[in-house]
Amino acid sequence: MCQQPSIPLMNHNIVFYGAGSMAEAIVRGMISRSIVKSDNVVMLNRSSSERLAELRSRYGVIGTNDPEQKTDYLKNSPVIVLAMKPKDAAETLRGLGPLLSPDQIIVSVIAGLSIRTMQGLLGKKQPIVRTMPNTSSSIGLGATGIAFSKEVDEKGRRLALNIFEAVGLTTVIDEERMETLTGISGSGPAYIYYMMEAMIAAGIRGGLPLEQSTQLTVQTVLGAARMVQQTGEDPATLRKKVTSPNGSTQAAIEVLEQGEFFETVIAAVNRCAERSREMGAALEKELHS
Ligand SMILES: NC(=O)C1=CN([C@@H]2O[C@H](COP(=O)(O)OP(=O)(O)OC[C@H]3O[C@@H](n4cnc5c(N)ncnc54)[C@H](O)[C@@H]3O)[C@@H](O)[C@H]2O)C=CC1
Ligand SMILES: O=C(O)[C@@H]1CCC=N1
Repeated sequence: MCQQPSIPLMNHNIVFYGAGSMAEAIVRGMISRSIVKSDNVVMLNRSSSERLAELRSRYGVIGTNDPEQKTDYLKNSPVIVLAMKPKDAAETLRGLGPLLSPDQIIVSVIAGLSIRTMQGLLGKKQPIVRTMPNTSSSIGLGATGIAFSKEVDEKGRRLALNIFEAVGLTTVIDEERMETLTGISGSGPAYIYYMMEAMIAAGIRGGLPLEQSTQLTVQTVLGAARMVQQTGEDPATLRKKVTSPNGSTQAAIEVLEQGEFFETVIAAVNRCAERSREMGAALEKELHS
């Protein structure tokens, strides 16, 4: 695992192909840490001019859906980040392949889509960096798993690592583990938000105002994560320190155990990984259609 101080990264364009929430999270993180100049960031979207105008005014980036400009940026940018939904990936990669020269690096954040399928759809052995970030990248607290195709040289690896180190923690993994990682850190923020929704609702049902219940929940989650990080103690040890014998926490944990909380979370992570594999398999099928 690696988290490094931000360094100025690039004096050339980085293209985000697909300008949705994940692209915005990375762009916001990169720009706020000054690792790229905003006028070196190009965001391409299929249709929504409104969305591009919003991104231009928010971050000062270049945003376009003009077909000619788009082709020009795609042909000439050393790094292209694929950030569209999986369902749009096959058509996009087929169109992108003929535009690329061998040294352009493709960075994908698309869940499930394997390096092999990407190279197949592009029709060439492009250097590919397959990643799985999460939306906390927008505040520099992302967690990103990274796998490289063998065509990515040392310079390319460093470049990709710099992008994601600037927006949080990175870890290089075997591509086969990417779906499990998606189940933990790619989708993980949603599970924590869901838990927070439930805690806030419980506070309200118990008579706390929304604002108080929200503040208490946020600080509790933040404090618990920091405790694990800063004390070096594992979550089970820290949990035991909160849980007095026969006390209120024990009573609460017993209710979670009755609901098979631990195994339910594991089942959710596994289902997430399985769904990522299903999405990957659907995209692999496109290779033969
Ligand atoms: N949202 C998340 O927490 C995470 C998302 N991802 C991955 O990021 C990718 C994007 O997800 P979101 O940002 O959540 O989706 P989103 O729906 O917010 O954004 C996707 C964008 O791509 C654009 N697009 C689609 N096809 C295009 C094309 N041919 N040319 C140009 N633009 C095109 C769409 O108009 C849309 O603005 C997905 O593949 C997802 O698996 C990965 C990690 C976390
Ligand atoms: O839900 C999804 O498919 C994406 C991948 C990880 C987070 N969001």
